[in-house]
Amino acid sequence: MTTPDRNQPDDFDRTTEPETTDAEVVDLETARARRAAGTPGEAPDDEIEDAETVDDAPPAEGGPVDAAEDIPHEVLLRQRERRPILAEWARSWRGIKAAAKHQTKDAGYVLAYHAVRSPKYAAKTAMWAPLGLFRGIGQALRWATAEEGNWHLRQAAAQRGEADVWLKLDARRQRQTTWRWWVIALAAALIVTGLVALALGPAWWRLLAALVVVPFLATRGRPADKPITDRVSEGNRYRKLTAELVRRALTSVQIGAINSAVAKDPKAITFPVDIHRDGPGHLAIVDLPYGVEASEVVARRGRLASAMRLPMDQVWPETAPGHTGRLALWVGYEPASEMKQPACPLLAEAAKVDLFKPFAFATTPKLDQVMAEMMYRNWLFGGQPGSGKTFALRLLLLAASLDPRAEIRGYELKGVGDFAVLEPVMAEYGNGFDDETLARAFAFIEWLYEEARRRSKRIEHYARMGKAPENKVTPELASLKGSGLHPLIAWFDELQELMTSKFGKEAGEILEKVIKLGRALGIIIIIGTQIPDKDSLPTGITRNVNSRFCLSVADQTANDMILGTSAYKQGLRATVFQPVTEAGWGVLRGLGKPQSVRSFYVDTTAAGRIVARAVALRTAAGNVPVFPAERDVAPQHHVLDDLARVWPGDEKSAWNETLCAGLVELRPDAYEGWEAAQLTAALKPFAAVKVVDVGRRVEGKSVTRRGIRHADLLSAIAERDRKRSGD
Ligand SMILES: Nc1ncnc2c1ncn2[C@@H]1O[C@H](COP(=O)(O)OP(=O)(O)OP(=O)(O)O)[C@@H](O)[C@H]1O
Repeated sequence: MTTPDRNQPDDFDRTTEPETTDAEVVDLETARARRAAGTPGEAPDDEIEDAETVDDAPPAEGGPVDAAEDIPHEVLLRQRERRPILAEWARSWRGIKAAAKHQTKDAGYVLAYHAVRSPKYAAKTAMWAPLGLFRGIGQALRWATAEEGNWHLRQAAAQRGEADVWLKLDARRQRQTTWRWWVIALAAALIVTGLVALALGPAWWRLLAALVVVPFLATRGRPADKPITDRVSEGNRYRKLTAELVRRALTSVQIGAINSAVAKDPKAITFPVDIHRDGPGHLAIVDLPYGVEASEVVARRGRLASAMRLPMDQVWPETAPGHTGRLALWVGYEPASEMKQPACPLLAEAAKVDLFKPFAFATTPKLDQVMAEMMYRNWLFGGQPGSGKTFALRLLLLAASLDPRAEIRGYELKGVGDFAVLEPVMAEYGNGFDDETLARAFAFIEWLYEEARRRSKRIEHYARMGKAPENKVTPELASLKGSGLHPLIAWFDELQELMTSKFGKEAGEILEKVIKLGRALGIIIIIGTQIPDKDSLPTGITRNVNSRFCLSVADQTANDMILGTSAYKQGLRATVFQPVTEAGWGVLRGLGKPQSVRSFYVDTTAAGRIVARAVALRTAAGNVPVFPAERDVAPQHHVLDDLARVWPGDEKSAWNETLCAGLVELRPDAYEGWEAAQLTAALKPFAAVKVVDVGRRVEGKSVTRRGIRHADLLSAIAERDRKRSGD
């Protein structure tokens, strides 16, 4: 053997190379004694192991890796889940009511079902009852003769020629038959007495007896495969959740890891808590096989429903707290689409909202109320057309309208007027996707930024006075008249219209700043969008929103854009909802545990009623927003609006002269005889509009005249609107 040169560096791991040592003489007795003593820390001497020394006793099982005592007592106490004294369904009014309602509904249904078929049942009963009577008499007589069983035994004894056995059997039969005939006689006597009593008694006795006896006889007389009553259900509308059903469903969702784990160990799916009633349905908490995440099952809601033979909106898998492999599978008594959502609490006559406190916003599949909050929050609503995002967003505004302190301003950039019903309580409202509305929406965002700056100064002032201990708006400051720190709700529906317009980039940047700054200052930004890609909704905005409601979306990208990165992977999947049929359903994130909820449905008529109450509350508080005059009195007009109306096409600036011609054409009675100078004078009060020199090429020559810029005009309109609304 050549010895490697130790001075040469190399990668060879010398520790594994067996060293050549001189042979050592081992005293076997000593070595065995040493091993038996099991000196701790001493490695077994492998080299000296031979057939004699190998211990072939079965290996002893190791003790528990983590002795339970290693875990602190208080942690153990916290982990010990005590079973509730009362069943889940009996622990809340909601549960009791749901159980009672379910049972009553079922009973009512069964009753009605059979009532309709009662003539058929009566005919069947009349047919089978006489047969039952004869069959009954025959059975009684056969019983009295005590031949059943005995006859065959006697025959067998006769065939074997065992006369004494035959005689014994017959003697036994005779003994039995004697007392049985007595019983029959007694029963016959009782029946005759009964019949006489019935014949002599009042008619209702006979009726009652017939009602009891005839159906009884009919059941004795009917063939085994022909029941008198029809089956009420086919049994696949509601399946009581059983461990077997859950196991079968989970092994049918095509998750390889579940199937292979169950193939190896049928108990790989376990239930840490018994399956129990929970609201109008049953809840199974399931521990999936090792390594399978509950979110993988949540994503296969459709397959799960198919495996259970139930409509999809009856099956609600969710990730459960504890660990990632724990699934909470709730199966309703009926599909959510057939469960009547309770009326929105905001519709109640006395409903009032304090924006500093939670208010009812949605319901879970179990019809539990889910509360939402607005202060110190920004909201993002996303979903494809028909998912119900406009309605959900409007619901927040309706809630805000019931807090008279709240100032509501916003833009609906779709232009259909879904929010027009809120106009009486809004200080600013724009509707449309034309350039003018987009420009106003942009100017509004700029104003919001300024407002945030103003508010931060005010907060600083109040903080110095000790009135803003956390340097943010408090309920007291919000209520303090003149503090300028009341809740300001700024909303934008279909924001993608603005973000993809020429104002988009700048608007996105400013809005991001407002979102970051505004939370503590009482500025609440609410955004609704249909296309949540990064051009339509800058990531800077999505990142800074803390409350999200993702309604039906088409794909994972849209889902994660609204609910946040990895939401889809974590099992928060709004892709499972169908637009239109499941309108209003979505995943709510940011308010406690993320969950699937359905926003309360308030149609436009009902919304009108809420707004009327909001107006009354605001009138009492002296806080009704002041509206631009033209909204109150239709025929009134304003020179700024008229200028916007007659503005020549896409021109960035226009001569006064041209504009005057347009004005005269629009309203001859009001503008007849106007010249450039008159327009300049009329525009004086509006600081934002500056009359400047505007150059034009006319017939090849450059001509300069007095005129105004379009951008200035739009800013002046926005500024005026805000002033009018009493800001
Ligand atoms: N919570 C709800 N419960 C039941 N139905 C609802 C709910 N919300 C909305 N809907 C129904 O869904 C329809 C569509 O709602 P909505 O207009 O809010 O959708 P959208 O997502 O804004 O669609 P689009 O982008 O086309 O406007 C509504 O007309 C309404 O009938």
